Amino acid sequence: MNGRPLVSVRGVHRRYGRGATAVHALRDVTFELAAGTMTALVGRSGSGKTTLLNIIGGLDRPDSGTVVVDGTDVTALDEDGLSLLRREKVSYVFQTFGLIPVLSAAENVGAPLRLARVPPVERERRVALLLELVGLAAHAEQLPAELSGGQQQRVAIARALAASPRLLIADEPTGQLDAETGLSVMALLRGVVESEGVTAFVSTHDPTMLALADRVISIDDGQLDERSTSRGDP
Ligand SMILES: Nc1ncnc2c1ncn2[C@@H]1O[C@H](COP(=O)(O)OP(=O)(O)OP(=O)(O)O)[C@@H](O)[C@H]1O
Repeated sequence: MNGRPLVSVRGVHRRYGRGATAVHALRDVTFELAAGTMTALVGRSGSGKTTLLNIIGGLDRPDSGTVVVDGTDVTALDEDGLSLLRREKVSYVFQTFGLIPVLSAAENVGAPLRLARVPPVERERRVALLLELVGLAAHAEQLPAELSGGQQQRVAIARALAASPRLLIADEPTGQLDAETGLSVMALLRGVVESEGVTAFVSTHDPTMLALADRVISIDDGQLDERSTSRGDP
C-alpha cells in the first residue's frame, strides 16, 4: 500500500452478549486504509459491516483491539473526545439519508458548519460550493420531502463533506436507491474522494458498485476474507 495509512485497525474484536448465545460480530480484524482512497466493504447481511464501520467512526467500542484514525487512537477517547472526532475528522452517510425534514437542502448541508460556529458568510459560500459539487445548486431551498431519494442522498453526501472530514464512512449509501440512481450516487462519492482528498470507506451489497472502489475488503462472519483485494494487486 502506498502512502501513510489514514486508518489503522489492529486485532479488533466485538462481541454482543455473553456465554453460549454470544455473537462474535468481529473477530481479530486487522487492516489499514490508505489516505485519499475509496475502499468498499462487502459481505452478506449480518457479516459485521455496520459493526466495523461504527467502531471505526467512534459510534461503538471494540472489546479488544485498537483503531487509529488520522493519528488519533479512537479506542482511547472518552465521550467528549469521540464527539470531537465525529465533528472534526469523521463523517457519516447512512442508508436512510438522515436529513432533518424541516430544514432545506442548503440548511441541512450547513448544519455541521453552524455547529462548528463557522461565520454565516463563509458558511453560505461553502454550502453553495458543496451543492454545486453534488449537482443540486438549483435545489438549495427545497425540503428533503421535495427531493428524490437520489437527490436526498446527494444532500447527505454534501452535508458529510461540509466540515472537511478526513474520513467519510458510508453504510449502504445506495441501499434505498434503484440500481441506476445508486450507481450515480456511488460515482459521485468516487468523484468527491478525488476532488476533496477525503478517504472513504463504503459498505455495499451491490457488486456493480465495486468497480468504482480502489480496493475491496470482504468480511464473512466477522472475519476479513482472504480474498480481500486491491486494484493495484497483480
Ligand atoms: N446490538 C446488537 N445486539 C446483539 N447482536 C447484534 C447487535 N448488532 C449487531 N448484532 C449481530 O452482530 C452481527 C453483525 O451485525 P452487523 O449489523 O454488523 O452486520 P451487517 O453486515 O452490517 O449486516 P446488514 O448488511 O444486514 O446491515 C449479526 O449477527 C448481528 O445479528
